[in-house]
Amino acid sequence: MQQDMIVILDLGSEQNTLIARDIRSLGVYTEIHPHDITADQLGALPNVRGVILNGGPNRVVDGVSIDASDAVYQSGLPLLAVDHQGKADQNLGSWPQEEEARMDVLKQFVFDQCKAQKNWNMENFIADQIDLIREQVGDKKVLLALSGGVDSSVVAALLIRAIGKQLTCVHVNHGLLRKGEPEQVVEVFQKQMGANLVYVDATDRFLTKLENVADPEKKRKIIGAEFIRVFEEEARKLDGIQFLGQGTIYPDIVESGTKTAKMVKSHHNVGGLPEDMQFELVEPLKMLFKDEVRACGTALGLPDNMVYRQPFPGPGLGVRCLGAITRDRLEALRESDAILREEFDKAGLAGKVWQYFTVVPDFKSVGVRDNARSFEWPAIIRAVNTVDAMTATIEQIDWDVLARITQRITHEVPGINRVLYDLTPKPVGTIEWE
Ligand SMILES: Nc1ncnc2c1ncn2[C@@H]1O[C@H](COP(=O)(O)OP(=O)(O)OP(=O)(O)O)[C@@H](O)[C@H]1O
Repeated sequence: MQQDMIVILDLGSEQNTLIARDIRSLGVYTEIHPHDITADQLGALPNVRGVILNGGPNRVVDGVSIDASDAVYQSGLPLLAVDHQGKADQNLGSWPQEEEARMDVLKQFVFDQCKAQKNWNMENFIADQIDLIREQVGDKKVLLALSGGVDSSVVAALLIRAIGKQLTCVHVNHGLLRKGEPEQVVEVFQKQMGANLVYVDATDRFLTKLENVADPEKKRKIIGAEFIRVFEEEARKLDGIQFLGQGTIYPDIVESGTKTAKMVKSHHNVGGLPEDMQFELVEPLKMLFKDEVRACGTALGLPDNMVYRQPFPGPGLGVRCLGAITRDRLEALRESDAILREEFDKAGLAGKVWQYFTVVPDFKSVGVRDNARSFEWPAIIRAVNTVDAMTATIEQIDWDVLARITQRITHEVPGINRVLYDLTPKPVGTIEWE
C-alpha cells in the first residue's frame, strides 16, 4: 500500500464522515472503524500513523460510556481525542466547531504528531487497488453488472485495468435507459477499453411484462425482478465465475452503520440472485466517497458525461413514463429528455443543476398543428437542486432557455404538443413523479 492512514474510531459520533472528509482533503487517507477494534485488526491495517477517538452524542450505550479498547491505548500510536458535544471529560478534549480552527487541530495532529505524508491521491489509490484486485482474484473470473452509471462504470474501468479479460461485464438494456446510453456503454467499454462485454437487449421482454401495469410500485417491482432474472440467465451461461464485482462506495458502508449508528440500508448490490449462485465480492471502491469515485473514473480515462452523470433511478425512464407504459409514449419521453439534456448542456446548466429530466403523463390535451386539431401528450420539465435528496429546490431556468426547449420538443418529438414546467419543491413533491 502506498498511503499513510489515519484511523478514526467511532465512539458514538455523528460526524465520522465529516472528519474523514476533512483529513482526506488534507491529502491523507483515513478509514472509520468501530470503537472496539482489536489489536489484530488494528495491526492488519496498513501504514497507520495515528488514531482519532471520535466521541459524540451516542457515546453512552445502555448507560455505559463506551471507550476504545486497550489495544488502541497500548498501540503507541499518536492519539487525538475528540468530543463533538464540546464537553471535555477525562479522556476527551473539547472540539472546535468552526471549520478553520478544526482544520488547524487536524493539521497539527496529522502532520506534526503523526508525521503522515500527503500521499492520498488517485494515482496511488489505483496502483494499490490493482495490486489488491490481482491478489484477491488470482487467475479466476469476475462478473460485473454494468449499468453505465458512475459507480459500476468506474468499477469496470478499474477491473479492466487490473485483470483485463478475466472480467466479463453484462449490460442489460431494459428499454428504459436514456437516449444514447446503451450505445455509449458498448462504445466505451467494448470498443475503447477492449472489455469482454455481454450486451443484452431485453427491451421487448421488459415492455411486454410492463404492458397495462399502471401502479408505480408494481412497475418498480417488475423491473427489479426482471432485471435479476435476465442477469441470472446471462451469468449461468458463463463458465467458472467465482467473483462478482460491485460498485459499493464508502457512504453505503458508513450509512449502513458502525456499532453506534443505526442501520440505514444496503445499496448497490445486485441482490436477489438465487442462493445457489454465491459469489465472492470484489468491491474496489468501497473506501471512496462519491467525488473520489468520479476522480478515479477520470483518472482511468472515462468520459466526463459518464463520470459526472446525473443520478438516474434504477427503474429508469419507467417511472417517468407515468402510468401504464406504451412504446410510443416511452419514445416521446426519451426524445424529449434528450432535447432537455442537450439544451441544458448548451446553456451551461448541465454541471450546475443536480437533476433534470422530462416526464410524460398518460393523458392528452387538444392543440393545433399544421392548421389541424392535434390531441397529444404534454412533456413536463423537472429541474431540481438538492444536497442530500431529502429536500430539493427548483432551479430557476432562464425564460429563453425554457422557450427554446419548448419550441424544440413540440416540433421535434412526435406526440407532444405542450411543455409544462414543474415548480414544486420537495417537500411537497418528490423529485420523481412515481
Ligand atoms: N441496466 C443494467 N445493466 C447492468 N447492470 C445494472 C443495470 N442497472 C443496474 N445494474 C447493476 O445494479 C447496481 C445497482 O443499480 P442502481 O440502479 O441502484 O445504480 P447505482 O446505485 O446508481 O449504481 P451505478 O452508478 O453503477 O448505476 C449497479 O451498480 C449495477 O451493478
